[in-house]
Amino acid sequence: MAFWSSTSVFTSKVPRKILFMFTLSLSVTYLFYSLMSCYNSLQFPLQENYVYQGRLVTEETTFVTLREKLYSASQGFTEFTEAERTTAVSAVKDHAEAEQRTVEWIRTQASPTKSAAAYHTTALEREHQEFSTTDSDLRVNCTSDYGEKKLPQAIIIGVKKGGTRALLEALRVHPDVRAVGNEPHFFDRNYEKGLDWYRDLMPSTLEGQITMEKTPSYFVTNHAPKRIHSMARDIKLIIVVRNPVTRAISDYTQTLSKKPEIPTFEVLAFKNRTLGLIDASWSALRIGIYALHLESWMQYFPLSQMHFVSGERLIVDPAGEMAKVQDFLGLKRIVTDKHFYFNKTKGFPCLKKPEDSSTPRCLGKSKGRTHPKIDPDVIRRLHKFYKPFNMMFYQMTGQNFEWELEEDSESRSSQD
Ligand SMILES: Nc1ncnc2c1ncn2[C@@H]1O[C@H](COP(=O)(O)OS(=O)(=O)O)[C@@H](OP(=O)(O)O)[C@H]1O
Repeated sequence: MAFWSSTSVFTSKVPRKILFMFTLSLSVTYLFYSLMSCYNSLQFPLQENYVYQGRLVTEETTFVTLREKLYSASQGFTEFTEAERTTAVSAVKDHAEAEQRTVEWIRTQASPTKSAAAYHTTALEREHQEFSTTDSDLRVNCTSDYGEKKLPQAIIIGVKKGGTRALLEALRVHPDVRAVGNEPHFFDRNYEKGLDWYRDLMPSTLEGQITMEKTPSYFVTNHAPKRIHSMARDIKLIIVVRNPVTRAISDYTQTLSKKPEIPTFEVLAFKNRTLGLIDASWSALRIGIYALHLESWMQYFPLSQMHFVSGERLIVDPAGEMAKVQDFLGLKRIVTDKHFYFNKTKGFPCLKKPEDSSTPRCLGKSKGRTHPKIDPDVIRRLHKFYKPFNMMFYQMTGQNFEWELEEDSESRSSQD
């Protein structure tokens, strides 16, 4: 009996010990794998993207600056009057100063005054706010819990009012694209928050999916090329460009919708209208000098890493532009004409099935606004002002966006 009772004590103790050891080893194994997977998800993207600390491509190369090319190119345009040539040349010089002023102003938060001249400064503040203006219904960030958050492999860097929202929403239909809905403004306003903050904004992605974001102000931000390059030198950059005259009017229309008391477009566009001196330091006009901004990007990235989308074609042939974008991103051509329909009321193509919904949807009312009528003479002058910059831009990108052909039709429609 004693034997049996001691045996039963023995048998009941052994399984408990085994059970304890087994549970302990399971816990240790679990802990070990958790730590390993955590380490991988934190470290690998950083190693992939951050390890490169290379020198600027241009430090050793003799770069024929755009400025020089522009000076000589502008001589070739007979319709480019002396006053306009002076404006164009001073625009080039003003550019760096204007960018600096933007940074300075944002830093000091100067108090706005009411004069038209002061408007140029206060406009920077509004511009600063407007870049975040996206349709609230499109802000849904459909993050799935599966996969891991990664730094973007492709960014839509510009241009403001080019059609960047339409492009991003169409791209988000693609199953291999995951994009943040908001504009993160990391490389212009939030850089000090660090890459972990930036990565955390991104939706989780599965193997083979591309992480994307769009912030149109990057294209005109001085530090953005260098900063993006130091994050990922192999990143793909997408720039949606639009006739700079229409883009400026669209930009102005957006500002006007929030501040109806601002001076007219015609007033803001000139330093001296009688002399025909265009105010290229006005941000609505400065953003459209694409060749100058592109020059900064070309110092860090080869053209093969950039793709230019025509904002005009994105409206008349969204599927055609999407095919080229998908090719550039190395994606299967999944977003096709089947995904779009033309909404007559909206006057724009809309998506049959957006990423986060199964019902058709157009962009909100802040996209596709009616523009105010602008004096056709001002439009003509602006076209002349932009012409040499556009020519240079076509030369740099190897693409002719044919904005000069639009001049007549625009002038005619403004007269209607
Ligand atoms: N499908 C579709 N629906 C609506 N709007 C479209 C579309 N495709 C391109 N566009 C043009 O996009 C212009 C707004 O450009 P962005 O989205 O880049 O603006 S923003 O910088 O993000 O504020 C917007 O400019 P405005 O027409 O001046 O409002 C549109 O012309």
